[in-house]
Amino acid sequence: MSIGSGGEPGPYNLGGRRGRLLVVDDEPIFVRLIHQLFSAEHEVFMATNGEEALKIYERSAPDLILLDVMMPGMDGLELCRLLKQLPDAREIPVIFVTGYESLDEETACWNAGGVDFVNKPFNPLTLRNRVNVHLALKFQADRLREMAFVDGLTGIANRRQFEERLDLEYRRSRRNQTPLALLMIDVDFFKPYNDRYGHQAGDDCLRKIAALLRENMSRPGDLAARYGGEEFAFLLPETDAAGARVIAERLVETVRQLNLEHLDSSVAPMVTISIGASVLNSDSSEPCGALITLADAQLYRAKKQGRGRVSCALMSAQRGETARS
Ligand SMILES: Nc1nc2c(ncn2[C@@H]2O[C@H](COP(=O)(O)OP(=O)(O)OP(=O)(O)O)[C@@H](O)[C@H]2O)c(=O)[nH]1
Repeated sequence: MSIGSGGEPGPYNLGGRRGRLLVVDDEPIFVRLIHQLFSAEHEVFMATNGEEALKIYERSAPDLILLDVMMPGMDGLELCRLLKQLPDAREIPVIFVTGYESLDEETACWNAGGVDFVNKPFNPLTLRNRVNVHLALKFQADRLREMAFVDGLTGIANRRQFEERLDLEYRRSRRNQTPLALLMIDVDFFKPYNDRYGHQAGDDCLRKIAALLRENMSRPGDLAARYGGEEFAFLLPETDAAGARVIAERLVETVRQLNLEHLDSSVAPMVTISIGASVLNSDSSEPCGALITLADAQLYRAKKQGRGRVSCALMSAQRGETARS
């Protein structure tokens, strides 16, 4: 077979990006063939049955799945249906490789959530082109999603992503009766910083603070986002008031340690931040918006008290704000 060197042009544009392919087939010959066909262009992960595929899926984060329909135990259709229920798997194209050409099987592939199928034996060039066309579409969708949900200046989540996640985490926390904390973070005296050091330096400062927030996202549910201008939000699921305060104090301290000169700040000779924290206790029935309103009020309080500090409030079942610190 001459196809598979990876250099031939095709009816697609991958923009130089390598894909991550998960290939699931119980026939070693087929798996080897696929590896040979794609390994120059893409990263190929292989599984020989459904259970193994589910495990490899978790750690390989594939861009496309090539799935044999006929396998002993869990067949490809069942595996596809299971995969489509996993978080984010809905966006991952599945191409079925089938042994038959019956109309019923074609229909079953579409119904299970496949985007395409090829029949065995297949023309390697056809398979390669089909895989790459679907990868190109997936990459385009990734880029659009990224543009819609990522802040262009800092590369962290934008406000839209933050709002979606806040809504999701709020509902999850009420369902599971767990606390939910929110930090609203504002750079102190940022207008004078821009005025003295210039807008480019201002942008750079925001990027550095965003990077630091990202480094401090220590749990899978944590989310640091640019809320707007020089204001950031940090969402902390399953975090109580004591935990939120510890994290907020640590952020205030680490921003100071960045030691970005700010000679027009009356707080310190370096860039500092103020943080308003709000925590919804597990038993509170306050609406989601109250978390933002309260964090904003606490941010205002931290500013009033001298900036470069944290102010924290907790909401619990007694309704409304019950404790401030
Ligand atoms: N460089 C840069 N500046 C921004 C950006 N977004 C907002 N700003 C600036 O951030 C400044 C915010 O200033 P203010 O809201 O007056 O607050 P402040 O000077 O930080 O004062 P306090 O918040 O009270 O400590 C404004 O000058 C905005 O122009 C951005 O993307 N890049």
